[in-house]
Amino acid sequence: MGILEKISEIEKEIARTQKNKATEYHLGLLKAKLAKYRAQLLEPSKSASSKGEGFDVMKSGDARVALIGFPSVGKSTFLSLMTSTASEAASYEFTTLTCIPGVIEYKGANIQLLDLPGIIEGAAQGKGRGRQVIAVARTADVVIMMLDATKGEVQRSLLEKELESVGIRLNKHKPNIYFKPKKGGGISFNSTVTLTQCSEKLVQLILHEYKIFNAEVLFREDCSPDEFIDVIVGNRVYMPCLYVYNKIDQISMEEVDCLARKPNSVVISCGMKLNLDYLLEMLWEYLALTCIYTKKRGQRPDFTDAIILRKGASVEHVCHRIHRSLASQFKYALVW
Ligand SMILES: Nc1nc2c(ncn2[C@@H]2O[C@H](COP(=O)(O)OP(=O)(O)OP(=O)(O)O)[C@@H](O)[C@H]2O)c(=O)[nH]1
Ligand SMILES: [K+]
Ligand SMILES: [Mg+2]
Repeated sequence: MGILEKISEIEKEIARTQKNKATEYHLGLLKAKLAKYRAQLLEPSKSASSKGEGFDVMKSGDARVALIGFPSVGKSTFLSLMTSTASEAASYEFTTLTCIPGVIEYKGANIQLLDLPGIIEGAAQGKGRGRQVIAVARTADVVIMMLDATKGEVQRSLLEKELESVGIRLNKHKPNIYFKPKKGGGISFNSTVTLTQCSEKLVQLILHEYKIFNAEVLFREDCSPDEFIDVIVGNRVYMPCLYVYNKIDQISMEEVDCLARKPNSVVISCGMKLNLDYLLEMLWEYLALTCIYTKKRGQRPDFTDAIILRKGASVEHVCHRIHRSLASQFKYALVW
C-alpha cells in the first residue's frame, strides 16, 4: 500500500469512528499515524531534493503572491476567503501538500495567490517540502509571510532565517555597488560615500576568499560586508514581504495593537473576516502595480478594462502590451 492510500484509509477510519470518551485514544492514535504518514509524504524524494525544483504551477495574471508560513497558521483559509478557489483547511498540520493557485481580482488586476504547504525549521535544507516551497517563493513578486498571532515572534525570525539562507532578501533593495570582474589589472576599489562597515582591505580579503584577484569595485552606498558578498555571489532575490498576523480573534486588543505597529505588518482574522480590506490595500502597494486606461478620441476611458504594468513602466511598455507591432509604428501619445 502506498502512503497516499494509507492516508486515505486512516482518514476514512477517522470519519467512521464516533467521537466519544471510549474512542478518544483510538482517534488520537489514528491522528498521530496520519501525521506521520503526512510527514513521510513531505520528505522530498532524492531526485527532487537534488534539483530543488518548485511545484509546477504556471505563472498567470498580472502578479504573483506566495503564502509562506508554518503549518496551520491559516494560509489555506486565507486563499479560500480571498479567491474563488477552495483549498482544504483543517486543524492538523500539513493539510496542504502541494501548491494551490487562486486569483484575487483587485482594481481590475488579476493577482495570482499561491497557497503552499507549511514550512518548518530546516526547510532550506530540504526538510519537508521546504525546498520546493522556497523555490516557488523565489518566483513571486511579493511574499506574504503568514504568522499565527497567538504564537511568539520566534516563528517570524525562524522563517526569515530559512529564506535568508537561500539568498532571498526580504524588504531590502539591491546594494548599490558596482562590481565587475576583470581579466587583469588587480583590484580597483573606489567609493562615492564614506564607508563605515567596509574598507578596501576587507573588500580585498573577501574577494580573495572567492578567488577573485582582478575586479572593479565601486561602493555607491555604505554597505555591510554581507551586502558586498551578496553582490559577488549574485543570484540574490530582493523580495517585498508583508508579515500578516492571522487569528487576532484569539489575542487581546493590546497585543493586536502591538503587532499592528510592527514594520511591514498587517493583522487579520480569517475566522472573523477582520481587516482583510486593509490587507488588500497594503498588498497592492507592495506589488507596486499601476493601472493604465486607454481611450478613444472624444470618448471617456473604459475604467473597467485596465492595462496593468509595473510602476515605472514607459509608454513603450504600454504599446507592447496592446500589440507587438504598435511600438515600431508609434508616433506620439497623450498621457494623463
Ligand atoms: N481562531 C482562528 N482560527 C483560524 C483563523 N484562520 C484559520 N483558522 C484555523 O486554523 C486552522 C488551520 O488553518 P489552515 O488554513 O488549514 O492553515 P494552513 O496554514 O493552510 O495549514 P497547512 O496547510 O497545514 O500548512 C484551521 O482549523 C482554521 O479553521 C482565524 O483567523 N482565527
Ligand atoms: K492546517
Ligand atoms: Mg494549508
